[in-house]
Amino acid sequence: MRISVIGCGYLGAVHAACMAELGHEVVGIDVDESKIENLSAGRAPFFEPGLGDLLSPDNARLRFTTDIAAAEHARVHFIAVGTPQVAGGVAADLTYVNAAVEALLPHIGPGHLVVGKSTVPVGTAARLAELVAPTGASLAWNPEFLREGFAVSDTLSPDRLVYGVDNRDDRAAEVLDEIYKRPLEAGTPRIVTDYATAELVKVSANAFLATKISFINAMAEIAEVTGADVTTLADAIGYDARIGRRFLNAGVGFGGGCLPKDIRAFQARAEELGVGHSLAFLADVDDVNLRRRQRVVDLVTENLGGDLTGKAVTVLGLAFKPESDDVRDSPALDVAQRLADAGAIVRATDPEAIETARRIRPHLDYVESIQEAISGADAVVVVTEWHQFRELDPAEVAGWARGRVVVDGRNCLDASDWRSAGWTYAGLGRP
Ligand SMILES: NC(=O)C1=CN([C@@H]2O[C@H](COP(=O)(O)OP(=O)(O)OC[C@H]3O[C@@H](n4cnc5c(N)ncnc54)[C@H](O)[C@@H]3O)[C@@H](O)[C@H]2O)C=CC1
Ligand SMILES: O=C(O)[C@H]1O[C@H](OP(=O)(O)OP(=O)(O)OC[C@H]2O[C@@H](n3ccc(=O)[nH]c3=O)[C@H](O)[C@@H]2O)[C@H](O)[C@@H](O)[C@@H]1O
Repeated sequence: MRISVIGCGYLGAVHAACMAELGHEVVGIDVDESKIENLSAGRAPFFEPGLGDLLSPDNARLRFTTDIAAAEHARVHFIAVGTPQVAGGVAADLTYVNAAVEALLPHIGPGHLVVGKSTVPVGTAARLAELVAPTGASLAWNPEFLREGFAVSDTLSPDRLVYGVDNRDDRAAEVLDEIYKRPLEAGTPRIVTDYATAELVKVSANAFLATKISFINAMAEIAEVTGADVTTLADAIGYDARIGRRFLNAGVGFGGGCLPKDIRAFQARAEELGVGHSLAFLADVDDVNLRRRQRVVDLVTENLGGDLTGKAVTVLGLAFKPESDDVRDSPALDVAQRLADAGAIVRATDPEAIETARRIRPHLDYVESIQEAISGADAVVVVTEWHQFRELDPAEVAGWARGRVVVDGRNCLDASDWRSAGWTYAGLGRP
């Protein structure tokens, strides 16, 4: 199948590379010249395990360009551009999706299929289908559920495939089946439904995941005033198959380019539809999440005598999660900034995210080496659970730092090991 992928960011670059890996002839298109230059040279423009292995300038099935006219040679066109929050608001900004589809219109015709992958407010697909219809092409919505850090394997072996199609269009599902032949043959469940359901599956899945995390973080708040241990609580409730242990890791909370903005855009869309009350709880989900960031700062402050002014604090982690260089709405970077705002002398490190962090917070002090970051610190704060931080030897780290305070914002360290090595250990929702 000849495919174009419009938008080559965290989602689109991976999707393009994986579609070529599935045997299709793919052109990735983006307006960002430097991204296209990197991808064309076989270099991943961001850190994503396994992506580099799929990119090669010699791969005849995969090329990248800034020229939207290159889409003419394809028959299926995936829309994978960003849908961030509108400036100064919470709704999804559809400028990029609209611009991508408008730009595509002169290059498509009968027999072409436009496939939306971006996360959009319910109702967007039906509106875009009307825009596409005069060209003779049709439109489907095929939301994406990949996780950063596992994006390649999630794309090649997804948990499920969802196609939102126009019920008068028999062909769209067949075309998508051909594209996803390999995962379908491997047994991936596939749901064919209408546009609205497909759009809602995506945002409700992210809303559910965010709710699960904020639920356990709310339990952490209760644990903090009762002396209970939220990690034990999570293990215990997680054994109930109806609840499940995954996504019950209490800590500094969720961030990234999706969960936070998606729950806000979903609430904004529900308001527009006159059913804002149905999603009112998501405001609490957001609030619990943001409170946990300040809780980390408060724990550092309490353990350093109540005042951060002039205290040297090492922040371990900048990315919103391990195995990613993504710092969009990163709790880790937010904590670093809050500590600096409170007067601490902050030094931060991350195995992959220093460059991306520097772009949005250039004034913070970043160092590459963990030892250098910790050297002379009064307190160490872990806010992204990279294995490099989880595996630190507390006795060795004690030789680098000045103080003996460690705040575990991800509950990822062995508290007893750190305490045995002389540290004052503070986790979230743990005694
Ligand atoms: N990052 C992720 O893990 C996932 C993202 N999504 C959704 O996918 C969409 C894209 O997200 P990301 O890839 O993270 O964003 P991103 O910001 O990394 O990438 C978006 C890309 O679109 C490009 N672009 C913007 N306007 C364009 C146009 N008119 N023509 C061509 N390219 C254009 C930008 O230059 C950028 O490279 C969002 O709706 C997001 O919610 C869905 C599932 C997973
Ligand atoms: O729409 C999207 O873009 C994607 O958003 C999330 O994927 P992602 O943002 O890559 O990362 P997650 O693994 O979901 O983690 C999100 C945040 O929640 C935090 N988290 C996760 C799990 C947990 O138990 N506790 C917790 O605080 C992580 O540290 C991270 O900051 C979803 O998991 C994907 O299915 C979805 O496709």
